[in-house]
Amino acid sequence: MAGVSETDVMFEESVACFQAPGPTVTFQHLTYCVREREGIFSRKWVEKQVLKDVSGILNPGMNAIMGPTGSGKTSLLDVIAGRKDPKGLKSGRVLVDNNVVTSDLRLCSAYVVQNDILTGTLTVRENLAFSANLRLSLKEYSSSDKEMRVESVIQELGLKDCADTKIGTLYLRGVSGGEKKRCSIGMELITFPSLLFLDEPTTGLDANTANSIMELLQKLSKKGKTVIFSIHQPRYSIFRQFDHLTLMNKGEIIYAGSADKAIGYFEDSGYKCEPFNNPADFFLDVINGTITPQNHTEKLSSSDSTEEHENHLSVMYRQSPYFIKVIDQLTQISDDLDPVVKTGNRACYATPFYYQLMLVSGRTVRNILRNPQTSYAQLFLNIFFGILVGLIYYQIPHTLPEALQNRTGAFFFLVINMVFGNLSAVELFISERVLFIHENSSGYYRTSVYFLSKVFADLLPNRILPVFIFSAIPYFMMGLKLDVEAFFLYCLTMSLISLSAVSLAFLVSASVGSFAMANILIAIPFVFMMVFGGFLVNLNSMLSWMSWLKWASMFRYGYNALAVNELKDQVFTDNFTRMTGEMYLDHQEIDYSTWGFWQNQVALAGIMCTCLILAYVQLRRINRWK
Ligand SMILES: Nc1ncnc2c1ncn2[C@@H]1O[C@H](COP(=O)(O)OP(=O)(O)OP(=O)(O)O)[C@@H](O)[C@H]1O
Repeated sequence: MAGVSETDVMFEESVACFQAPGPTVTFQHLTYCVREREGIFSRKWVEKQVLKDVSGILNPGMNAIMGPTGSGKTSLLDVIAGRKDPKGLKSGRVLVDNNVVTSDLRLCSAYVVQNDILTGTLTVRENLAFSANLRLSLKEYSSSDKEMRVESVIQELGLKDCADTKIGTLYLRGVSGGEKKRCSIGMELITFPSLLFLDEPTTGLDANTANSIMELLQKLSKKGKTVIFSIHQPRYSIFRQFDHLTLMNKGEIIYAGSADKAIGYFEDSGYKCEPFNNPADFFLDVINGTITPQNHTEKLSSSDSTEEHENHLSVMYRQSPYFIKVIDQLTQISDDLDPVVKTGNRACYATPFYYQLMLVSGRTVRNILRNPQTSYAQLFLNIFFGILVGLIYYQIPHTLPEALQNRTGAFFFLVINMVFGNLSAVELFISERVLFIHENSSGYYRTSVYFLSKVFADLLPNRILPVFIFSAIPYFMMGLKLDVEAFFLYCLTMSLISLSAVSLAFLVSASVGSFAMANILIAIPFVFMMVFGGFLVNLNSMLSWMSWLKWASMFRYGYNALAVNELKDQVFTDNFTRMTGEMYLDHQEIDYSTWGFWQNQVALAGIMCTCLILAYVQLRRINRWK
């Protein structure tokens, strides 16, 4: 082809993929319940029906689910998209092209959430590339194919001008709300899905931006996609783009059919839509009871309550030819279904473990480099405390009593700094919780990949490197043992204290969803461990039923290891007495044999491993259902 470059051909091919026809989604007799506690302190649970025996057929095109707040729009969308907890589904099933789908659909379907969930420190192009690299199979797509896909999505969504602008964070101004929404849609379109779910795609956008987003969706639907979305109260220019409308009220469908026939349906039943009234406003007025039926045999008497009126709307729909047609078609589909339930292919990840780990770790590192305040603060804190401890205990003499008092005091101070200096680690999984849940539920990567990427990208640069700086400064300022092996063992002990403290913080971070809870939960074990650390109270004189807590204290292991490492083989004197380090350790009942020293390191490593394993288990247990 003269004048047509290879890039143009690939772009055309990519765009052509948008044209894969969308499936027909059917749902039959869906009843969905959520459990709620009866009262704040009550142990009784009550079930609330959020969807009440709803059925429908959604074909390729623009399928809107509309209704007032709390009517069940999002719940219906989520149940169809497999995003709601399957335990709540009391009856009914969802079929995609006559295949029974399970909640696995969430791993392979495209779902654009209401609040855009993107990585703020990355640009639009980088976010799209992240989605492409993880969600397009390595076997089927080369790197250049993926780049082409990203470029084609950027063009298709009109994101060219802001492609290299960062999305933005709380502290960094980025792209506009409309561009963010486009990027969120692009993150899903990158896999060229034929079925696209969107939860209130226009919420929070101004009228023009909302319109342009809906035009974009309409463009996709015209290419054969099945676009299903919930929407609250669209203006007319948006409403007229709908092909199919499902109107919901209190968990029931009150109209499902062609969008342009909806007004006629209500007018036939006596509800009058004023000229120039926005249809979306009209429907909500009908539901609210603001507009009542006129000159009609079924007109409700003025004494009818709002509840009866709402019930009347759902009964009216169930008696209408629209509903009867839907039920007939669904019965036909059920009759044609293979009695052996053929579920869709079990969803699996598009890319292998190592590849996901490389990409997710890369993003974490990039995130840290572009948002380095926490790392700088951690480093500064370590240097500051290193110098402070060094100055307080500057050149500790070998004369008693200062020799022992200052050394043991310094060790306890060092351990406290190591443990409490890592409190910032509790934010790790909390700040990204929503992003992780969204990406993990959408099949970007495995939980283990996310966990390991955090371990590699946070533990090594933020927790181990600063520890070495922190450790070296006070060691030489305090004039501790001038011996390479002793210095190395001191650094190792400090690192293990830091790592076990961070691991406990990770565990708390993975277990709760709020900073306030995390701060409380981390403070309690740290304070307990400090009390049972062996410095503030003599552990042998404690009540026996409490003293077992010393075995769980990372302060005790750290303090003991530092004391043995420094005091063993040293002699301290005053004018009349001579005391060896071993005598002091004996007196404190600290085991200074070789195993006695190493058992502390093993215990610290054990605390670290246990906390990390439990943190991973907690991450897996995070509720992903909406
Ligand atoms: N997981 C849940 N736990 C408790 N209640 C729920 C849950 N999911 C839905 N509900 C309840 O079900 C009803 C319908 O909720 P849903 O979010 O589907 O409504 P909506 O029409 O999308 O509302 P909005 O327009 O305000 O988003 C509401 O009363 C809501 O409180």
